[in-house]
Amino acid sequence: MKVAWAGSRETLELSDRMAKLVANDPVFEKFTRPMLGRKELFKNTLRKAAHGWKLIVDLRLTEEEAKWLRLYIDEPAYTDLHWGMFIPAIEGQGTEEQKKKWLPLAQKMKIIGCYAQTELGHGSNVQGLETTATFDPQADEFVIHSPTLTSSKWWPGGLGKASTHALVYARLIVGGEFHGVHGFIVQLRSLEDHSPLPGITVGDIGLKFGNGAYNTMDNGVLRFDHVRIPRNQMLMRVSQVTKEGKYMQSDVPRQLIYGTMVYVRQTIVVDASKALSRAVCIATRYSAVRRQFGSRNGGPETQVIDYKTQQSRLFPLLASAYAFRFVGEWLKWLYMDVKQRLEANDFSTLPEAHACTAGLKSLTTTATADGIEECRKLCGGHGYLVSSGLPELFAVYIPACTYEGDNVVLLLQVARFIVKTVSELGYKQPVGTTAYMGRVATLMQNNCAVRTAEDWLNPGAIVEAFEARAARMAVACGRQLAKFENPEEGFAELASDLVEASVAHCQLIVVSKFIEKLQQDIPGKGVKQSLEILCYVYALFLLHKHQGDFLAVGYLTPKQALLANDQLRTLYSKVRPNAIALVDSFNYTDHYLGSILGRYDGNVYPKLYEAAWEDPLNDSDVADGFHQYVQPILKQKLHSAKL
Ligand SMILES: CCCCCCC/C=C/C(=O)SCCNC(=O)CCNC(=O)[C@H](O)C(C)(C)COP(=O)(O)OP(=O)(O)OC[C@H]1O[C@@H](n2cnc3c(N)ncnc32)[C@H](O)[C@@H]1OP(=O)(O)O
Ligand SMILES: Cc1cc2nc3c(=O)[nH]c(=O)nc-3n(C[C@H](O)[C@H](O)[C@H](O)COP(=O)(O)OP(=O)(O)OC[C@H]3O[C@@H](n4cnc5c(N)ncnc54)[C@H](O)[C@@H]3O)c2cc1C
Repeated sequence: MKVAWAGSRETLELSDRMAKLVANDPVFEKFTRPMLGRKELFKNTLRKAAHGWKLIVDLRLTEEEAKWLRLYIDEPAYTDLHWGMFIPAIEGQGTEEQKKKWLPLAQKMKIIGCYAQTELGHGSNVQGLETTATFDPQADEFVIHSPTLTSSKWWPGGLGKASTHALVYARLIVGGEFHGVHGFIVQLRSLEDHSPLPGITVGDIGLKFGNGAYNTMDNGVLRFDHVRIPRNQMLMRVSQVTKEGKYMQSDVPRQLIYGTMVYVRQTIVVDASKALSRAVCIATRYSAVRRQFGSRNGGPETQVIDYKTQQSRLFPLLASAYAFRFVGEWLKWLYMDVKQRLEANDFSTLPEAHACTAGLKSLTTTATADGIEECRKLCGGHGYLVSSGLPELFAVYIPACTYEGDNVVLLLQVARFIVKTVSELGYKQPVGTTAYMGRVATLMQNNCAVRTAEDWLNPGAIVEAFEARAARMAVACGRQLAKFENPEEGFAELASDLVEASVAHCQLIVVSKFIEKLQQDIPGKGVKQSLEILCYVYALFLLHKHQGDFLAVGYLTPKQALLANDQLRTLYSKVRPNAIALVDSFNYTDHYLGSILGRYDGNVYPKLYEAAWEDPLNDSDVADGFHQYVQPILKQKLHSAKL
């Protein structure tokens, strides 16, 4: 199962080597992180990033090894944005000449870059950005300017203190005409002493949610006062500005300016499975350690993992971690395919890639954020201790529901794609993830054939149920929209229903990709069977949770919904014997997991007890401040008898 989770034996071995390298290096200690003040915390992050880079250089790590190393260091840092957004943006939107100039500098870390798109006044609405880039043909330069307070760049990670350069998104103005938002490479700080260059005001935006957590990142604010950059620092793969001041659009679609977001959203789906699996690993191991009630004749109490309520909350999350792992793998393939096509000027699959990355980013991050919090509750009181690892994991993870596109805004993008597909059904055969809509007549007509709980153990029955629900919800939205004279008004009015239809479509993708994974050759005794059980758990859990949808569209009867739930209970009993092995398969070191409750050896209570005494409050028996603030109250002589 470790191989199935990692994707291949090579990846397992490589990631294992990197995990151990980090775990055994004292520089990467992270348990004191939530206790540190901001300055100390940030300095410590800089130290870790520098040490990580030294290892990459000294050990001549490959790009793949370096990625795993950064993952296991497990601390948000400016390097995430440098490697994860700045470099990919130049790769995707730069011309060959620009790539040749900037990529070696960035890859050798001679410059440090961030991705400065969002502003104080606008994040979701990229077309609403206010920063301007005005072409000055006399000087052959762009003038980058922040005309209003709300045009201040606000949020970019790595901007606050670390970056020397930024990829700035600004409205292009050529000859007095606006040409929409484009990307510009702007140097922010001196390469000599790191001080801000003339015309640049830059700093950190302040503390964020949680202790430690995302506060290791210097999310920044940036203002420009007529800052000049050479013309060739506008990324010009999509459109160009000539020396003479002529704006030219190549045959590459404009949407490619948003390409970096498509790339990052895809990586976020893969990361969702990592974050959820960490939380699930902690909650599952601890649920096997923890005992409450049920002692018979003085014997041990019941392990809480044996309670059906615990199983019905925990096992769907375990199954979701696997489901997200496999849909992430598929999405990576889809992205690579689109990338190759784009390089060959084939843009036909870009809309589907956008819809899939946007929708799956939204679906998986929402489920993961909720899932981490559920895991905290599954660990009872001890889950609330920082030493459980869950509070910091939650605090670091939840902004994933917002960054790279607010999750609702992204589902509305999926809705646009679905509505368009439905409206074109008469004359255009849908392909890819919407191919099922080509069978809409059958899906509207056929009803579920399940008669017994056993009948639900059938991939065909499950896929058809999810297809019918998604198709019927999409068609219902299409019919409602048709009643509006103005389509945009209709879209705004029906937005909540459209978002629900998008969720149904995205859940169908995840379920289908899990089923497709099981059609592949999966070596290892019992591995495929265990994955089949998890796949059914994932699908039937969703069916149970959203049974309102399945019933409302008239595909299921209440009896069939009850049979699905009966089957789910049976499946939980099948997961139980392998639950610990299924989380051990994630192959996480205790360092990466960062949790006393999730320790591999299960030695929870002694270690919790030990850790309590390491808290600075326990440095002395009498706390600092006691004599000043508490003792006077204890000693005071009160005059009123009532008090
Ligand atoms: C490894 C890194 C670690 C992660 C750390 C996280 C760091 C975080 C970084 C960030 O957050 S960076 C900032 C991210 N910002 C966003 O995600 C903003 C979200 N907003 C948007 O993406 C867009 O503005 C919008 C919501 C898609 C709307 O854009 P716009 O108003 O211009 O478009 P529409 O009119 O709705 O659509 C026009 C047309 O374009 C298609 N489209 C939109 N986006 C894309 C895309 N990315 N790729 C391809 N196509 C796209 C859209 O579907 C429409 O198509 P048609 O319907 O006209 O066919
Ligand atoms: C930790 C973190 C790191 C970040 N890193 C970066 C970075 O490196 N670079 C960068 O450029 N940006 C970064 N961002 C910014 C991020 O991309 C934006 O915050 C995000 O895109 C959401 O935009 P917003 O803040 O404008 O939200 P808003 O759009 O203001 O959202 C507020 C509310 O309005 C709703 N809403 C908005 N529009 C609509 C609509 N059309 N229909 C219905 N509801 C709507 C949303 O659903 C939400 O509930 C980061 C943000 C965070 C939190």
